[in-house]
Amino acid sequence: MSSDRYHQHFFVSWDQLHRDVRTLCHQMIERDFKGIVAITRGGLIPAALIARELNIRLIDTVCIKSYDHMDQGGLDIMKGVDHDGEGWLLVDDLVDTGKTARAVRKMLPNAHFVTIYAKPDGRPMVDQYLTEVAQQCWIQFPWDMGVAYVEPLVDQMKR
Ligand SMILES: O=P(O)(O)OC[C@H]1O[C@H](OP(=O)(O)OP(=O)(O)O)[C@H](O)[C@@H]1O
Ligand code: HPA
Ligand SMILES: [Mg+2]
Repeated sequence: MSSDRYHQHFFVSWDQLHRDVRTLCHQMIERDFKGIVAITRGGLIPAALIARELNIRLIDTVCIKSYDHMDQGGLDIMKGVDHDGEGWLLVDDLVDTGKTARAVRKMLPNAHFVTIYAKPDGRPMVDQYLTEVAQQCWIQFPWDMGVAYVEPLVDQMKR
């Protein structure tokens, strides 16, 4: 599927991401997990932050690729785990169409599945998320961006 379906961008700074992850952790503070399964690569960063907040030391991965930048392709599952997820926290950065989440749910049906951001089509696939983002928005994560010079408005107007 091509990137034509994304008409807007939703920019997430490192600071915003960190605050969002901490807010999600507040909602899970009473829970006791055996460990975290992070869905690579996007789930790795929230997983590390969650692990710090909830003092979880055991972290495993499901390695899976679906997108080439903004273009969705077939699912390439490179690594799974050898349990059904019972007692584990399953973490991804976001759920969009829900295709990735559906495949991982099949592998780990009993895990508690969280994402930081969720779009409407994929939202039913996760147990918990923090922020809903419109389906037509591409979420720009801080690890995909850099700091760049911006020309003053008056100079931009001259051109
Ligand atoms: O709900 P979906 O439409 O399946 O999209 C969501 C998935 O897409 C992205 O991963 P991607 O395949 O781009 O790999 P990455 O995590 O390595 O960036 C994102 O991190 C989710 O895992
Ligand atoms: O909106 C998105 N942002 C970043 N990666 C993604 N992978 C699927 N959807 C998205
Ligand atoms: Mg991913």
